[in-house]
Amino acid sequence: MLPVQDAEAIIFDLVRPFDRQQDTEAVSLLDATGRVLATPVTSALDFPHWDNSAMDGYAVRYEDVEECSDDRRVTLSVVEEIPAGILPQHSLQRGQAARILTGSMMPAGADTVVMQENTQREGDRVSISVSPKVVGEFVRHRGAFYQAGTVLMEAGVRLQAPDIAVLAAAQCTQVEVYRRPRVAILSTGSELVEPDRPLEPGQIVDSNQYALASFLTGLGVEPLRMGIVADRRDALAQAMSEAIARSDVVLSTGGVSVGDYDYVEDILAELGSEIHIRSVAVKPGKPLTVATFDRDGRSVLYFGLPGNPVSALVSCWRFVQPALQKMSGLSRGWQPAFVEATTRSQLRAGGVRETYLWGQLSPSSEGYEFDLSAGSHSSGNLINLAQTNSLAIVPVGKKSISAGDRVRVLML
Ligand SMILES: Nc1nc2c(c(=O)[nH]1)N[C@H]1C(S)=C(S)[C@@H](COP(=O)(O)OP(=O)(O)OC[C@H]3O[C@@H](n4cnc5c(N)ncnc54)[C@H](O)[C@@H]3O)O[C@H]1N2
Ligand code: MOO
Ligand SMILES: [Mg+2]
Repeated sequence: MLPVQDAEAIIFDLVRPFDRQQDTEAVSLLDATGRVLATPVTSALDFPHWDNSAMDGYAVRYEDVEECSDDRRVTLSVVEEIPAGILPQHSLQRGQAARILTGSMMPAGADTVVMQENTQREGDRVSISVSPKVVGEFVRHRGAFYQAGTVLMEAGVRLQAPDIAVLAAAQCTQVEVYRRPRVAILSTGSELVEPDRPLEPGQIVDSNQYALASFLTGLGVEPLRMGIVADRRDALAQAMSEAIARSDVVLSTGGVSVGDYDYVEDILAELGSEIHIRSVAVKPGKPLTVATFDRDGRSVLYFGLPGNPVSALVSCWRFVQPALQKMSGLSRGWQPAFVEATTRSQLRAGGVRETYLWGQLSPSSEGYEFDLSAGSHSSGNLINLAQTNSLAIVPVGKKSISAGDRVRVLML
């Protein structure tokens, strides 16, 4: 049994991140949410594009209003009104002001804006009662936020609403993103049936197919669902080689322990894979098989996940998720996210394997607190996994963490 840290290091090292040239596609900006940018974006536009006003008020020459106050008001003549979207027509001379609105272009000759609240309008004149604090007050200067020609957005970032907004402002309506990983999922087990079929004695529903499909969808990956494969060598070999041929990553569940019908590892060897991991000192999830294939210069990563429903999902969260994130081209933030929390429940473990206990993490006055899901923490008990958002970790060598103590938690 490999320690979790060693297994993680091996897996992350096996991942080949997507290639910046070959593994990309152009998508419309509106379809780019959640995708990873593959090419840095540079804009030909400065931000702001031109000097503009940050307030509704009056554009002035600082020298005119430098020394005014409530009892020494300065009166300027208003030579122009500048709504947003209009090019100013006048160049301000001494003693002149222009009515300006938030976002409107600054007129030539003006260098400062006085907010409306510090002015009094009388016909085509305006009197100013408060001096601006500095030259340029309430002016958003051209290029102050971004200079044209420099990198606006680096490659390797996942695009979310703020990024999409920035790219839209830069008139970048198509973006080059990494393609999505092709991930095949298959469930091994002669006892499995689809959820819409009546159950005969001894049969169970293939919940893993749904768990994995949902897990992948949540990561923005559309799974290639290969369905249920019976525990027969020929059928399994056929399904596994088809999955390998069609994907970057294969996730199978079941058939990786020491039982009479646990064929996955044997077949991986027969199909010519290199097996890197056979079992990990983790609970749940001990019989994890990790292998790689080289197919015409293409590398395929195979995860033979344990069949127990909780073991399969915990292995996904702990190992598969960061592997897929790394593969997808993310330059940072692909690693698992751990936080320290105070546990509100006692946490028990065997002390031999690093133990992951499922429950809910929530913000508290001291940071985070963890509540253990009630009921059995057997890897065969799928029921109390519902609403899990985190896994508390009891390290090897420890058999208990008391309520009120600190615990390391994996956020999902
Ligand atoms: N003698 C030993 N037996 C077992 C060991 C061991 O070390 N020595 N390890 C146990 C551990 S830990 C796990 S985890 C399981 C892993 O078993 P497999 O990966 O071989 O999975 P199966 O035998 O095919 O199934 C196990 C269990 O999970 C249910 N299952 C399988 N597939 C699905 C599915 N798609 N949806 C829902 N449930 C599924 C299956 O019916 C079994 O109950 O091995 C232990 N045994
Ligand atoms: O590793 Mo198994 O996942 O303990 O049930
Ligand atoms: Mg088995």
